[in-house]
Amino acid sequence: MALITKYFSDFTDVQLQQFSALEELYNDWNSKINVISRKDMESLYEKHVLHSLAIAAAFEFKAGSTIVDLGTGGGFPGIPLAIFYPEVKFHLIDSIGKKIKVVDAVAEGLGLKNVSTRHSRIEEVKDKKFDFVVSRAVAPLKDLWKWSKPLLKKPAPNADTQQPGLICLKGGDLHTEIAESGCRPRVMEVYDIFQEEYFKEKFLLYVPA
Ligand SMILES: C[S@@+](CC[C@H](N)C(=O)[O-])C[C@H]1O[C@@H](n2cnc3c(N)ncnc32)[C@H](O)[C@@H]1O
Repeated sequence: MALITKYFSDFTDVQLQQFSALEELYNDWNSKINVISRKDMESLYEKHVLHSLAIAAAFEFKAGSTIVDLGTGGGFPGIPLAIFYPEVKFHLIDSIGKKIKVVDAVAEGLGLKNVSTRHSRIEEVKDKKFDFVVSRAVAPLKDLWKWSKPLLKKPAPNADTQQPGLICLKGGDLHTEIAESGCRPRVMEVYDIFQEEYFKEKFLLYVPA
């Protein structure tokens, strides 16, 4: 938890309570339905919460905007972002029902009113458009972009806000993956944002619509 406040201040008491409640909620749910490895649970705040918040450090989501978390798994990056941005609406989607069950329980336990969930493959979502798609560790950029493109709102001409797009967290050597994707993402190194060793060779990619 100290890791979060090391990099971010200005949280309300409610947000601080929500961040600190994550550990107990995930410990509890993970013992019933395993969604986070035991090893990763020991560094929940670094490997999951802070990593997710790299998106909040690099992008400012406007109040009222809508974000879909593609392949949220146990709720990352969607849940930490929903705590960070209480005025932004987050839709968390995963193709595995038991993971969505955990996400629902965690969102309810935290009292998050800005989170909705859906148990489905992203390709089946046809009825909604979003300002941003966020995603961590789900699929090659080529697929993420193919799935995200039809879900993104049209960029507003001359808008002073960030253009809608795909924001994803990825690790390792991305040269081939980016070349095969056919798109030209802006690439940021997470280690430039958070100076923990874990974030070396972890990247944040942004593909505007
Ligand atoms: C490695 S896990 C990552 C989970 C989470 N994003 C995280 O970083 O902890 C990948 C998740 O993506 C989901 N997934 C993969 N392809 C998907 C698709 N086309 N639509 C919805 N979910 C998908 C899987 O069910 C799985 O839960």
